[in-house]
Amino acid sequence: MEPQSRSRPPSTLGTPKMSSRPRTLLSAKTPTGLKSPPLTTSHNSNTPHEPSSLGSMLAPKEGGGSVKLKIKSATTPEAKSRVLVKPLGARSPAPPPVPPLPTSTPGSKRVAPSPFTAARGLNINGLSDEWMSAPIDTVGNNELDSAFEEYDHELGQTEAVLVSVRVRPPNATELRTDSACIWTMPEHDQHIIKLAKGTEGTREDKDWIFDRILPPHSDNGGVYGTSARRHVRSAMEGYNAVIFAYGQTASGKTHTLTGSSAEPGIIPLSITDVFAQIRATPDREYLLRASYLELYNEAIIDLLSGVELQLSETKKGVVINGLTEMAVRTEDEVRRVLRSGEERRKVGATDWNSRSSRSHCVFRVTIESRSRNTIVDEGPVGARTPGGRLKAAGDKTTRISTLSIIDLAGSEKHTSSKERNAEGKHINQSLLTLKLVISKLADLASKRNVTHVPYRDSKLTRLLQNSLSGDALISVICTVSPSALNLAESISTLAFAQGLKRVVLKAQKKEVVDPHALIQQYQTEIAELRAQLREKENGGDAVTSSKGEREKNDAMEKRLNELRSMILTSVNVTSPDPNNQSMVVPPSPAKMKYPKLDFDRSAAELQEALHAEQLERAELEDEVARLRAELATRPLEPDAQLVQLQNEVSELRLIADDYERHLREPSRKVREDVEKEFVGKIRTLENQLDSKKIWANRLDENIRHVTAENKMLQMRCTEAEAKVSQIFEWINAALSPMDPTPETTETETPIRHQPLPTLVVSNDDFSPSMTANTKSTLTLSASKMRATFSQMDLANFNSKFGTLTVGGRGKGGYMGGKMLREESGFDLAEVAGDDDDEMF
Ligand SMILES: Nc1ncnc2c1ncn2[C@@H]1O[C@H](COP(=O)(O)OP(=O)(O)OP(=O)(O)O)[C@@H](O)[C@H]1O
Repeated sequence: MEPQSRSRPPSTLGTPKMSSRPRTLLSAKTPTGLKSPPLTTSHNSNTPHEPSSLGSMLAPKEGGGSVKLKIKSATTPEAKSRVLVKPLGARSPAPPPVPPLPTSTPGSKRVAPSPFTAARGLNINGLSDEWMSAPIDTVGNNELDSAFEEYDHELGQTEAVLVSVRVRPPNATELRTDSACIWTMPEHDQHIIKLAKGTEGTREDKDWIFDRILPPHSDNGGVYGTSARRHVRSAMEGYNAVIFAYGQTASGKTHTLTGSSAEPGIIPLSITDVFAQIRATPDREYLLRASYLELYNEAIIDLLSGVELQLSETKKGVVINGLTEMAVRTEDEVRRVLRSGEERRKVGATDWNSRSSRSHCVFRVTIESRSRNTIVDEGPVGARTPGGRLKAAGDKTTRISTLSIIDLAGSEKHTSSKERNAEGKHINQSLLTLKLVISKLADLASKRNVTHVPYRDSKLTRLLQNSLSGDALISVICTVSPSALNLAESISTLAFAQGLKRVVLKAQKKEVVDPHALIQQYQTEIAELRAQLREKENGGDAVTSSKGEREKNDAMEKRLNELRSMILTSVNVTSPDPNNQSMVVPPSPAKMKYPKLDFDRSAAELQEALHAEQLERAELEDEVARLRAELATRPLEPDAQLVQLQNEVSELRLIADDYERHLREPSRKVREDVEKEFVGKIRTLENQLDSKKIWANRLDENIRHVTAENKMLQMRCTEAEAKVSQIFEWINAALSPMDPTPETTETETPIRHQPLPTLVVSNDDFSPSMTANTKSTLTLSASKMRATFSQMDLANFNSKFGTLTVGGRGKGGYMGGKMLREESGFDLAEVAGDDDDEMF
């Protein structure tokens, strides 16, 4: 599947605009001629409005925050990994109780966690249409809040970075091949994860400890409660918050963040929660803006305009120029922003995930809020109203914060697609830099000497720079696969998660007095429009004016309504109605009741009226909730069930076809590649075998030849040895005494009288290979020898030849001839040297 990249003109998503140049913050003119803030903004570093920068997108720097983090000391490394960090702001009086999410209806059915079946295809990367068009009562649930009270309590003392690990349930293929999950998570301790005993490749029996382990059966509602809710609510209170998912491809990041219509993920749940918070906070008013960007192959693409954006660095941190921000008033509008971005997002099939996120995506909501007691000083125009000058009463500060939810592309191995590999290289590179940055930050937190944190090595780390350097509360959900096949990647994910645990943050509440805050500008403009309209009414203009004047008045009214609808309060924020596609928010019940508001009414009167409306509204909401619950529990008509089943079947067929196509294609390619590689290898090996065989034959021949020669030499040796024995016999005979000495007595042994032998020795006897002309023969006469020896002084002979005794066989005597020659240097030729017998 090719990445989907559709370029469309920026969608306004139904957000009212006043100008054809909506991207300039102060360019749109109101009918009054005053500069008016647009409802869709696009920021750059030059605009005065702080959250325009990416720096502010992930962690705006504005304002001197008053709230710091308190860090409890930890001594052991394990304890350090669980350092608890608590915003001091948490000490302030508790906010009013937050009502449950919109589905909090008595008796409403909790959406069952979806069984993991990839084939159902409900969970796709990016926001599916299903989620975007899902009725709101599937997006939250009653039990979600109550089920996680415990966590809320714990999260009051939160960690520096909240790190959770989620184990994906095994998919159909994994169930078929290696059914067992390699991870174990003790039920009694939801902070520990370890490898199951006997897992191949297990090096150590290590307990990994994190803030929360989310086992395969956990559902997105639970994950939201443990790992996101606190951050979303902190963002509503003025802290920058970042939530991101990290993990290998197909480990469940998108499922966790986006989810499906059956099991909405963190993004939809947090949107619902944001609006629920507004409804639950009557004393504040809010302005929300949404933006959506992706980082694809190191390029930053604004998903709402399709334009590539550049980063720049300012004193306030890293900023992104020209990012589109859409003002949003309802959950439906946020969904539309997301859907519009999703259409441009790069998604492709990999060998492991048929819809893999090929880019890092950042969805951000900028939240501005002010106390509702703040009344804007109307300036020169307001001064002319009958009500006189309105004084600012109470808190004038604006809280500006961002909630960023980031779906990182998954790290992955080499795939069978070239394009996927090119993307994978960028993805892996940026994730590697992220790991390095985290490890440096962890070292910094441990007071190790760190000279440089390589934020600049990838755009991802530059995007995250402001947040990672401590200006945001961060929650990371690390997702791992249950399969043994992904063991190495999962261990690497856990190691990354451990590094995160050591990073220390210094998030501060962003509370500033900022005349450029958009909410402030809107309020100023609202006050001006109201004053102008009132002035006209009082002057009787409405009755007498010309057609042109009336049109001008209508335009002013329209603009006033638009602006007022942008300022969200507990009263005008409604639960989204899927049937209502109208872009214009209908007039509030208060407006219907008081078509012409009397601005001179006291604040107390207004408050009273407001509370009456709120009561009425609460009753109506209860009624709506009751009806919704009734609808949810009403059984489906059989026909409707049939149609639903048929739809599911055809959906499954499509998905199965898609899977088959994607599974078959890579495996065929892989087989061809392997075959090609192995045919070459086999050919080389066969050639090598042939030459080895030739060489072995030659060797055999040589061995035969050498064996024959060896035999012949042995024969020769035997013959030579026989000859040597003869020589020694001859020598013995020559040297044995024969004649009686004159002093011999009768008792002495009689002397032998034997004829002395003559021996013919040829050098051919010892060297058969001699040529004819080098052959010689020596005739040795024993009698001559004896004569020679008899003339010798035997004593001298003995001293010369050591212990040699003539005719003796003792030590130093001849020993088989060989010894005699080697040890004594006795030389046959020397013995025969004086022999003047015949030499031939
Ligand atoms: N907790 C879960 N429960 C049920 N299904 C899940 C769960 N986690 C993941 N899945 C399924 O696994 C498949 C892959 O998940 P997902 O697309 O979320 O992975 P990913 O990490 O975002 O992958 P990539 O990085 O390639 O985008 C999807 O079909 C998804 O529905």
